[in-house]
Amino acid sequence: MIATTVSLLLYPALGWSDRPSLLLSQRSRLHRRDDDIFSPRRSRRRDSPLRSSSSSSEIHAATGRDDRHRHRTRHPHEELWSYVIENYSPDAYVGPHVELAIRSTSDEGGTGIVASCDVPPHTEVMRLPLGVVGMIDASSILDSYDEGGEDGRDDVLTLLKGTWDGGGVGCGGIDGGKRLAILAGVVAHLQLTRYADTTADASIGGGGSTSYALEQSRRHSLFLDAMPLLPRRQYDDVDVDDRRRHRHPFPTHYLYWTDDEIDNLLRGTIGQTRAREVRAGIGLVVREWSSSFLAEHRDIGDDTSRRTRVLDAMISSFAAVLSRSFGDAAGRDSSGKGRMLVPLVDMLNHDDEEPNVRWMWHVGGDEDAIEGGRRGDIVVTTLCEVKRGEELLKSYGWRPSWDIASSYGFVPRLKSQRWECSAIPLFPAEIDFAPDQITNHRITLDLSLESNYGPLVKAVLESAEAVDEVYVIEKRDDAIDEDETIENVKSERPEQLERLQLVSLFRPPPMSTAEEYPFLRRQPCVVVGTKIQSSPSRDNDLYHRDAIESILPAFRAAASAISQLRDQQNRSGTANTSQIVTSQMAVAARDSGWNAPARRLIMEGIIDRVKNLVDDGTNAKAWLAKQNDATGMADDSEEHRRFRADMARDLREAELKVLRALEKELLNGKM
Ligand SMILES: C[S@@+](CC[C@H](N)C(=O)[O-])C[C@H]1O[C@@H](n2cnc3c(N)ncnc32)[C@H](O)[C@@H]1O
Repeated sequence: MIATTVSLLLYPALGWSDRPSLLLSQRSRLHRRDDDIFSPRRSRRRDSPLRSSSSSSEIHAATGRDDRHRHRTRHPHEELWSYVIENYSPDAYVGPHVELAIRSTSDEGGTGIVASCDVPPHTEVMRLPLGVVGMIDASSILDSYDEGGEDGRDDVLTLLKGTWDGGGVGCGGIDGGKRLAILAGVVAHLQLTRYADTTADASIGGGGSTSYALEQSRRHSLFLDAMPLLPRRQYDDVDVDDRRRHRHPFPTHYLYWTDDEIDNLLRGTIGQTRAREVRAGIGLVVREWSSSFLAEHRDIGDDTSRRTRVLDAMISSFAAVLSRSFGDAAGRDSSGKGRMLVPLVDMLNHDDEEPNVRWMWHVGGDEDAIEGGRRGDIVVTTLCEVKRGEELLKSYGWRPSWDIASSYGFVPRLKSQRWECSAIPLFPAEIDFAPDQITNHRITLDLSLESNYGPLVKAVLESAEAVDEVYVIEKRDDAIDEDETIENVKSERPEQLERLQLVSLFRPPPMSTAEEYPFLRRQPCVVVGTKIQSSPSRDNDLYHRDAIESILPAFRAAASAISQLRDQQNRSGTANTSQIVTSQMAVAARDSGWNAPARRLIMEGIIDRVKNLVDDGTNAKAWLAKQNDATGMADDSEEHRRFRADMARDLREAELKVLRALEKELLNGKM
């Protein structure tokens, strides 16, 4: 996962910056709060959770034409929640134990689901049949689209269907990424169609969409309204000040940060690398698809507003799909890597440390049931007792903070202890071959130049992987002699950390070469993960030791490469990375005799990273203060920028905790 260098200004000069507060505090601090636009009411009567239904086969029929211009007085989440309960019972079940906690986007965590009474462990609190509740997935919508149908050709659906059926899309060529992009494209199209539909009698126009998209957008209207999507009518309806405040329904997502914020607030963190990757990848797709979207939605305003609306729709759909869609592991599309959006269950917030619910996908019957089109149910069950008033929290799956942030736009708060990641440079930015000599000749090698580090990184990865394979075989043969405690630690380690991974951090060039090559460099780093803790009293030494053990082979190989470079320099006066003997690196990677220089490299890397993270954090603060002092910035923008700065600070802190824990372990182990 080497980072891409492309940086993309997604929303040039729009200064989009507002963001909900990020961290869930105590679970008990959950209240319904008045939103600026909607006045939420109770979502349902407690004594009767499932209002009697009309027909479960009508999907959101109540949101047809007559409903389009109705000014909703309830929050869209509440509207959707009540609708599902009232109309899809008894097929859909939402237990009497749970209710919706509506919180505005600026409240902590946004909307969530809370227990309305004490709920025992292993209680099924929700069962949502996918075929009934109005889920959105790309295959259902694209498979039923008939290009040659009476309603005429739909440019966007034709494009997406072609891509779905095997055409290319510039989102990294990864199957999963492609499917995610297509779902985002479908959602953007439905939202634009819905927008044109709801504004059809206003001066803005409307009706530019084919009736298939229109039918689908009406069918899913409540769900679309409940997602953080743009454009939307209610944002247009409120006055200008309010609009500025509300126009970004998901402002903390990296897609809404400005380039300046990415550069200044995130500098030095893996979060910055990830943010650039996400923005660049999505930017390419948006660019590739926008002409079809503009052609299809030609009636939603003049040239300028149409472009803004199309861009808004595409970006907000990506943010929504990244943060709310589920993997369709059992696969209603051919290779089982689809994504789906499922109402209600997507209101569950995340807790990786102590989730109290989980969701499962139940098909019932046998595998053939899926082939035969059975969609199955999503079932949410409590994992432990959930006390009245507590929020139901599921784990979105283990991912380090910088990765969670890139999909979900928040950084989880560290409550007790959890697995977290940082990155340690494989090589120093610059090798000084003769630190004590005074000479006119150049005796440094810039290892942050790709031409220099490229061959080394490849050899390091291969060497470390070969060691991993040997370890697996030895472990199998010698399982009984293994240290039990370390084994437990290993078995707990998230599987993502099982293989060596690299990220490239963006760094300024070393001083000695900055004049010659003044551009930002990518410094290859090994991702390292361990348990971090909120209180200093808890000891996780074993995890830290294991984290160092797991990356040692890579650093032994790197130490061998550096030693070869030094030898070359001593022998011939020049050092060239292309002359490094990779077989020597592979041998070193397995040899504990290389532990001392490898540990030294790790230590140097940690010290370097800690210093940079701290310095960059100080600079970020100063930058923020300067921005806030600048005149002309609206209060809300200032506040939202501060929220983003908080998010960047949390990312930095998570990395620093990992690095400091490992530094301590190295010192305890006397290097
Ligand atoms: C699947 S949605 C959950 C429902 C969401 N809260 C809402 O208001 O619609 C995921 C989003 O909820 C928010 N979220 C979830 N868990 C959170 C947490 N532990 N802290 C802060 N925000 C959280 C993030 O904005 C995330 O992208």
